[in-house]
Amino acid sequence: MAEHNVCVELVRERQKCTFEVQELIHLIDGGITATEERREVENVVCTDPRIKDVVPEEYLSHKERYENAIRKNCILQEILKKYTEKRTWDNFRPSNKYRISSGVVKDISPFMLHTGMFIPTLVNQSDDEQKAKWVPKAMSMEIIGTYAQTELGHGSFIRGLETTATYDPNTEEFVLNTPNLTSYKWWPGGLAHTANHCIVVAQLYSKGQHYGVHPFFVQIRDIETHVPLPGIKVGEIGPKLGFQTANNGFLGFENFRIPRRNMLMKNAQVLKDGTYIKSKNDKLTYGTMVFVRVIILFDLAFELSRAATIAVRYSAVRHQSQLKANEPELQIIDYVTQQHKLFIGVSTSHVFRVVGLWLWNTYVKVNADIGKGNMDQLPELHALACCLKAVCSRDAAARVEEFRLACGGHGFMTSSNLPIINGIVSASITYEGEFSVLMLQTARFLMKAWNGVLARKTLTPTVSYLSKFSNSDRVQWANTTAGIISGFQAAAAGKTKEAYAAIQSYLKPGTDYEDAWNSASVQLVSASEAHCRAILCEISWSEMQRLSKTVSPNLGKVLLELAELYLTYWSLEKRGDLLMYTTISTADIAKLQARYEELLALIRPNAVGIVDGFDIRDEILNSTLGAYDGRVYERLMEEAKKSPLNAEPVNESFHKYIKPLMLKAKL
Ligand SMILES: CCCCC/C=C\C/C=C\C/C=C\C/C=C\C/C=C\CC/C=C/C(=O)SCCNC(=O)CCNC(=O)[C@H](O)C(C)(C)COP(=O)(O)OP(=O)(O)OC[C@H]1O[C@@H](n2cnc3c(N)ncnc32)[C@H](O)[C@@H]1OP(=O)(O)O
Ligand SMILES: Cc1cc2nc3c(=O)[nH]c(=O)nc-3n(C[C@H](O)[C@H](O)[C@H](O)COP(=O)(O)OP(=O)(O)OC[C@H]3O[C@@H](n4cnc5c(N)ncnc54)[C@H](O)[C@@H]3O)c2cc1C
Repeated sequence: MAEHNVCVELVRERQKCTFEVQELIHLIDGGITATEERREVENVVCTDPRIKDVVPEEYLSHKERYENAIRKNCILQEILKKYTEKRTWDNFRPSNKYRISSGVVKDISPFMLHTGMFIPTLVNQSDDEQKAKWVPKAMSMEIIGTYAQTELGHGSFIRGLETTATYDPNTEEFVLNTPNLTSYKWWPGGLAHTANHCIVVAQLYSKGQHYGVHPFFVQIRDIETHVPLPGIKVGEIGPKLGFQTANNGFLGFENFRIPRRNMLMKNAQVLKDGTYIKSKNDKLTYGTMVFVRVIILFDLAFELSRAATIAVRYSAVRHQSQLKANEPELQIIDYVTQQHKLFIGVSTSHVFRVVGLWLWNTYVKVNADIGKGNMDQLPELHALACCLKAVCSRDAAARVEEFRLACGGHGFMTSSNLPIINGIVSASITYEGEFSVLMLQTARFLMKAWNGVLARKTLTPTVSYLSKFSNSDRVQWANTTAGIISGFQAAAAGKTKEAYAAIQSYLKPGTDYEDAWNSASVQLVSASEAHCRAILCEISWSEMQRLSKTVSPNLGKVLLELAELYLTYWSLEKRGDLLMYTTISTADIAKLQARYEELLALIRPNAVGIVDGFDIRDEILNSTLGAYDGRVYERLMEEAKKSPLNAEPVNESFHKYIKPLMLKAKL
């Protein structure tokens, strides 16, 4: 980026920075080569003239917007394919594929589910023969797919799905049916007009027996004509809060037949005669959801880094109000309340990325063990993925909203891109497992762990801390990072214990456990959240400490400041919990508050440098407020001029409606 075009505020901010931004970029990417690879691909894609919109997406009709998204995403696929042929492309991480798609369309790609769920399901749930047949076609996009699980009537409760797959041994086929309105598939991305195949999750029946939900590989459209196959009813579900270009669809089946071998058979099988072979663990069918819950953390970290870059750069450029009479108006980033809105979001992006990598490594290890037939770690992985996906998506949405508010009126403009990012992140609280539903899954695990505590059993690693805090004494508080982490663990243990006790107290004679569980569920969610916060604090602190030792002292210091800010912010937010479960005093809280304000001041000079460290190109940022050069006002005006309403000085509605109204008023 040519420095001479950059506004004076950002030039000054960059001069103030105390660390090498390039070093931070390499750290985030995972090395110099990874940065180079990512930048090279981003450069090729973002400078392709076919990708640039003449009319901004938001002025297009719903239909045009989808068509434009498809056109541009096909160009992207073409470019990515050429790259894959040219080089092994090892360092272009899969999560970068999500990132690059933001440089192509502002909203979600209609191919997202193809990459994010269709291919992973084929890879993880097909047997070797099926994999060899389908995966190469899906990878090359000879076939395009999605993941069709949710129905009009059921999303959270998968066992309640109503689509049926009934095995017919005479023809060695499954017959798929949508028995009623509520059993229509509803929501899958790309299903409406993009995909010609999908994974359908349906209730399996064979020899008159019901075997629960299983995944099936189903072709829904003709490969040549793209016309829906006979027996398939497919369409789009309409506009939403966000995800406008995701092409979410509905799907119904009428006696639609597929070959027996189209059931994904890595885990469970149906033999030719209809004999059912059980999976080693029926929850393996839910494997793709676990995978996506894990990788969502990276996407959330990325979306937060986009919103942070926009809001921090804008806050450095924007001047408003005088702090002292007769002095120039302050850059809004110098108001401490503004720093309070901004820096926790910046820090949270780093926390999600490092905890995301830790979770990913755990996932890889557990998956490898599952491959060898060892399922022991699956419940713990499931409990971790559930609460981290739930809490991080909710936190990310809160932070993005705060970034939007931090940009005042201009943050409300679509051209700031904050509303679109807001829509994308808000959706993640619901999809791939709704917030409360996932929190209650983790709570199940916590209740079992508490049983283990009472029985003095050795607990699995992520809950082993519960044993340390099993007595009723309040835990000794220390105003250190180790003390804060211990305080969060004490709060999690205390809440787990109380939720457990609440279930017991509701379990009066004649009350079912499930009813007692429901009565105690607000406390159960609270215990899950506390457990998740303890994990986020512990893992992020240890990871950022480790990373800080691998970089220069100047950058290391900044990483530790960001990590400590996260811990301190949440200690203050959760001071009520800490007062209940530790010996923290009001004087300790005052010290925490003072340290928090100190951290804001320490981070302030590096704020622009830190968001520059996310290295997000303007085309991927898509924001009038956040571009590298800080020409905020020029961009806002340039974008406003693109409004089709500005193409003519007088809109015809004046003559048609306003003028007659005015004339009538005169009479
Ligand atoms: C650096 C690497 C990066 C890699 C990146 C790769 C590629 C990236 C490229 C691009 C990125 C693109 C995409 C990815 C990103 C984002 C995705 C974007 C859009 C997503 C679109 C959305 C899709 C969807 O929403 S799909 C539908 C999702 N639906 C759900 O999540 C439904 C939620 N409901 C459930 O999961 C279940 O019904 C339930 C709530 C868990 C209950 O299940 P049920 O069978 O009723 O179980 P219970 O009786 O309650 O419990 C029984 C028992 O089982 C245990 N259990 C439950 N689930 C699991 C599981 N999954 N695994 C293990 N165990 C499980 C449960 O705890 C209980 O155990 P217990 O009895 O011992 O207590
Ligand atoms: C943008 C977007 C994209 C999506 N993409 C896909 C896709 O590609 N493929 C796909 O298959 N699906 C997709 N979905 C569907 C998504 O997975 C479901 O919407 C989600 O799992 C929630 O299910 P639901 O809509 O049935 O909500 P519900 O389960 O009806 O939830 C409604 C309310 O009931 C509460 N509730 C439900 N069950 C319980 C319980 N047991 N205990 C306590 N409270 C409960 C919830 O907490 C919530 O407050 C998508 C959804 C969205 C929004």
